[in-house]
Amino acid sequence: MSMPTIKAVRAFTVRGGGADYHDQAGGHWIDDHIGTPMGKYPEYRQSRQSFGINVLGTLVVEIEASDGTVGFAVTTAGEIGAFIVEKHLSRFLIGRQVTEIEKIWDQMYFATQYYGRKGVVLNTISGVDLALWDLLAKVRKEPVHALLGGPVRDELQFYATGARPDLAKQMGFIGGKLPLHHVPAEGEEGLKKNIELLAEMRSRCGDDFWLMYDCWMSLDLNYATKLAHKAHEYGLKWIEEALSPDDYWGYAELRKNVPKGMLVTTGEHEATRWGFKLLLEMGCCDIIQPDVGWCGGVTELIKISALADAHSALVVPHGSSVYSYHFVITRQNSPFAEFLMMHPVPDQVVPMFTPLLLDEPVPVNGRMKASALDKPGFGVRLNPEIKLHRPYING
Ligand SMILES: C[C@H](O)[C@H](O)[C@@H](O)[C@@H](O)C(=O)O
Ligand SMILES: [Mg+2]
Repeated sequence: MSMPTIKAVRAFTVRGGGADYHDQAGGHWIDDHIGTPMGKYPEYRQSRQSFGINVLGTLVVEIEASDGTVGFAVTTAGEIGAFIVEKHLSRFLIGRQVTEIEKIWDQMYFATQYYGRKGVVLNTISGVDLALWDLLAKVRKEPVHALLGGPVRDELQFYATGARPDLAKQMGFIGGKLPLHHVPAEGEEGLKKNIELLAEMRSRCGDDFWLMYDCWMSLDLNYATKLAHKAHEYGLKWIEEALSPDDYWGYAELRKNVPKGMLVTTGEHEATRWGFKLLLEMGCCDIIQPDVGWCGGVTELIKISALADAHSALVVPHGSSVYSYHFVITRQNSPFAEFLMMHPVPDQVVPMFTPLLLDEPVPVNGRMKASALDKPGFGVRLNPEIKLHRPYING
């Protein structure tokens, strides 16, 4: 069967939610005094948007094949990503067969290695890679998970990330991950408030519900160690992304410091097999959390996941909607998934990349049947109501 070739590549940007889910209107729980590395500056504590967490915006990558099939994907990369796609990466796509995913990935990565390797360049490569998997699966009229070996279980189970784990428990999720609100610069008073919040949520959720803290790179080793030991009393299941992603040495120490039974997790701001090789071989964490829209896409996540499996580490991708669901359902070492509560008050389930995608599946009672992922490709469509902006044209 001769496969179609790639006829066109288009990159668009969108503001307001979507893949850049931090890009929300005011009053959203996800921008309410959450601890970050910028928290050492009081003026940047109340809102992460104040220091620019949402400056990039969403990148939409569309790839059209010679038979008219269009694959697309969305990620966090905005205009920078659109420039890289149109002015650099498109040359590795136009005219290629839709099956040449591995070779295209290799050329995109090594052609940008001199200015990329991580961050927005890898987000952009991930977006192109996800669009290629969407396109190939649509040409083959299969869901992406079928191209990855197929489901290993009948349904996904989710923990929820948001400000109200008590509501997440009522909605059937298996656990609740809280954002940490106070950083070392807020002293003992801040540490006390961090523990008080955990204690309050433990009393509301009871003893059997998973509670985790997401520290979003905001702590130092000593503070993270103290937080872990105080939080142990309230059954904290894991401490997430406590340190800078570059501090592999600190994570290796933290993993030795935390109380027995508490897990150390990280990885959402790490990229490529080489970055995760460092995390795994230096014993930095028990669970790696790559974001498939940021780590290099499905093509790279396959390699990262196999490496983790060889280290007996779990891979629980950072929430990235259908892009992680299609992967997690096919891997034994990915026993559950993350769902980010994107409603401003986390008291109801809405699609994670709302309002950008149509047909985006959501957990029901904290679970999602594999059959909810059976449409061709990643099974989602762009919302025609959302205006796309194309800042650059390739060729
Ligand atoms: C809730 C966290 O502060 C981040 O906003 C979230 O994107 C990420 O760290 C996560 O693990 O979901
Ligand atoms: Mg996180």
